[in-house]
Amino acid sequence: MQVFYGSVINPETLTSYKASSNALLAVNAQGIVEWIVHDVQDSLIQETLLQKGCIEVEVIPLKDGQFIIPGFIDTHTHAPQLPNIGTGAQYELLDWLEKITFPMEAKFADDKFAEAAYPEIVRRTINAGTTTCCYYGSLHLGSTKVLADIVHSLGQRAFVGKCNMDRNSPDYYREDSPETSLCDTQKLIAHIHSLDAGSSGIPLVRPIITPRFAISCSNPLLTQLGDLVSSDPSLHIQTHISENRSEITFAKSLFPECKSYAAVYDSFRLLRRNTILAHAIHLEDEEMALIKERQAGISHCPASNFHLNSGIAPIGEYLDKGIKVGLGTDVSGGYSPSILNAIRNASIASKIRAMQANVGAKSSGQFKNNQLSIASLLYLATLGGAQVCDLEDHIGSFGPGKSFDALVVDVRGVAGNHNLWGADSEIAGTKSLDAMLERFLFCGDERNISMVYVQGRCIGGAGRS
Ligand SMILES: O=c1[nH]c(=O)c2nc[nH]c2[nH]1
Ligand SMILES: [Zn+2]
Repeated sequence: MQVFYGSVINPETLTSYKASSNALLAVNAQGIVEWIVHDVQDSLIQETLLQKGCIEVEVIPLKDGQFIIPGFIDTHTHAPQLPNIGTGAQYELLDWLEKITFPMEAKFADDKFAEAAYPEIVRRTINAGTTTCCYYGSLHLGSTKVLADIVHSLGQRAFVGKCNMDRNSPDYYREDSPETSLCDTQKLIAHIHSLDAGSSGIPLVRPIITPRFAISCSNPLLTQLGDLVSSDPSLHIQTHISENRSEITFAKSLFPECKSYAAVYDSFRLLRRNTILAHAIHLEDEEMALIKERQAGISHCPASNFHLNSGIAPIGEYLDKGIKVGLGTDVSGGYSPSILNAIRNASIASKIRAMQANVGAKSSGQFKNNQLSIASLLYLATLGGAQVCDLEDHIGSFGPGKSFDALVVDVRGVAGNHNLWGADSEIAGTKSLDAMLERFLFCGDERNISMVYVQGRCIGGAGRS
C-alpha cells in the first residue's frame, strides 16, 4: 500500500474539480486507488489510517508546492512523426502529408530505424505527463510491433495501431492490398495481446484499429475492417475526420453514396462508442447528431489545427450537445508532444471562437462561444480523454476502484529547476492550490512534473531517481 498525504486536485465535471490541500490517498499493490479522505489535519493522519485498517504504512508526504493530479490522456498522436516536429507549417494537410509526413513515416519500414527512434519518442511523452496515449504507428507491422514493445516495457498505458492505407498515397508508402492490410492488422492485434498475456485486469497496452482516414482506405479495406471490429466490440478504432476543407471535398467525392464524412465511417460500422475521431473541425449538424448517437468521441487537436491552418473546432458546441471530447497533441501536425501545449492551444482556440461570435450576443449554450475555464481544460486533458477512450471507469480521475495514473506536480520545479513561483513564498492553502494549477497549466513543463505514475508504478518524471 502507498499512502500519499498532501494536495490533490481531482477533476469532477466540465465545470468543477475538487482541490484539497491535505488529502490522504491510498493506492493498493495492484495500483488501484483504495480510498481518499479529504481535509485530514496533520495530527489526525494516524487516526485516519487506523480507521481505514492501515497499520504500519509509510506515508509519502508531498512537499510545499507539490500536488497530485490525474495523468494526462493524449487521445491522438503519431509516433513516427515525432522526428518531424516543428517543420512543414507552410503546408496544409494534403500537401503536408505528401511532402513532409509520408517520407518520414516510410523510414519506419526498417525495424532498426524504429528501434532507434521509438524509445526516445515514448520516453518524451511519458515525461511530458502522458499516462495514457493513443498512438498511430506507421503502416508497417514490424515497426509498430516495436512501438508496442517499447511502450509496454516503459510501462505507459496506451493504444497502439498500425495505419491501414491502401490508396491515395505514393507507391512507396501504401499497402499492397486490403488483404495485406487486414492480415498485418490481425498479426499486430495478436502480438499486442501476447504482451500482457496472463496478467489480470485490463492490459496497459491495447491494439486499436487505425484506418488512417477515409481517403486512404478503399471500400474493400473498410468493409474488412468493419467485419473485424464487429467480431470484437472491445476493439478500439481511431481515425481522422473533417480536418481540412480540401480533404472533406476529396473524401466525399470518393464515397458519393454517403451523406457526409461521418456517414462514411458509419456505413462501414466503424463509428461506435470506442471510436476516436481526430480533429472534427468542420462537422455538419447531421454529423454531430450521428456522432453523439453512436457515442463516438472527438480528439480536439488545437495546436495541429492552427499549425496546418485547418481551422478552429467548435468544441463548446460539442460539449453542449454532450459529445465526448478529449485533447490530442497530433504530433507532428502539432509541434509538441505535451498535453500542456494542447491545453494552452485549446484555451486560445476557445477564446478566438468567443471573440468571433457576435459581440454582445447571448450564447445559446453553456459552452458554445465561451472560453474554456481552467476546470474545463483540466477535464478535457484527463476525464474527458478517458471518456473518449471509453475508459472513464478506470482512469481520468481518482476514486475508489480506479487506477492510480497520476502526476506529482512541483510548481517550484524539481530541484528548484523552473520555479513557477519565483520568490513568493506564499504557497499554502486551497486558494493558492487553484492558482498553482493555473500557473502549471499555462507556464509549466516537464521540469515541473516530478513523478509520473501508471497503475501505481512510477514510470517517469524529472524527480524519479
Ligand atoms: O493531422 C493529420 N495527420 C496525419 O498524419 C493525417 N493522416 C490523415 N489525416 C491526417 N491528419
Ligand atoms: Zn493525426
